[in-house]
Amino acid sequence: MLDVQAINQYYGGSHTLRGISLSLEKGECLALLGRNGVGKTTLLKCLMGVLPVSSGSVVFNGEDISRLAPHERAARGIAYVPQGRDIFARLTVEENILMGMATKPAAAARRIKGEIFELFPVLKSMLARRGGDLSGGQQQQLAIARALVAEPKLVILDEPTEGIQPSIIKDIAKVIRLLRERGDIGILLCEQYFDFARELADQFVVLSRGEVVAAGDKSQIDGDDVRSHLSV
Ligand SMILES: Nc1ncnc2c1ncn2[C@@H]1O[C@H](COP(=O)(O)OP(=O)(O)OP(=O)(O)O)[C@@H](O)[C@H]1O
Repeated sequence: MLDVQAINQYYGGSHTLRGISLSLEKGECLALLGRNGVGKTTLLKCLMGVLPVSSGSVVFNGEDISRLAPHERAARGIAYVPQGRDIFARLTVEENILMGMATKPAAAARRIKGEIFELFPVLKSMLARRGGDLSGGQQQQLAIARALVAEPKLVILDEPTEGIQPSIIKDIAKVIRLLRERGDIGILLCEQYFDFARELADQFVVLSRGEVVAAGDKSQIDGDDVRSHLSV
């Protein structure tokens, strides 16, 4: 469903992404791993169209989307949960979730389906709370819920465990596992922690200094090798 070929990107004179390729099938979870600053977020922004690429292509479900604007990519079924979550602090939880449906055509369609609260029971009791009053973990769950109500075909999660307490990390892992088991959605999970990703992903791509330094599926990937690229 997602085929990324030889992406290069520069911030001014700094060559940040160096010929990155990866592909992801429907129903799969791909973990994009790497330390701080290796270019993970930059790559995700290039996939979403928030940043332009200098060369290379992004093909989604057979269509070259490399030159499309972010909203056009979203309309094709790509949802992005940014690092830091970007919750609307002054809007309620319910309003934040409804924002995820902004591209849905009829106002009548803008009802939050019950399955969202099955995935995130904590949000149901907090619908009237302001997003900014939630804990970091609750905000992370809200950001994922907001992405899912758009009914995406591909969901991109940028470091969903960053700064989150362990009990909520487990809840987030459960949600990712459930989404994966559905089989109709692709998941691109960006992480610094191999142990979290290892439980969830089918495929692994490891970045270092803007380059792919290891890649493979669950059976091929060498945990020690991956960890050596992640430890400081
Ligand atoms: N807007 C920008 N202008 C110039 N350089 C940038 C910009 N954003 C990021 N960089 C640099 O590009 C490199 C890759 O950053 P990026 O945020 O993609 O890394 P990352 O792997 O996602 O790390 P993190 O986990 O900290 O987000 C870093 O060296 C960073 O300092």
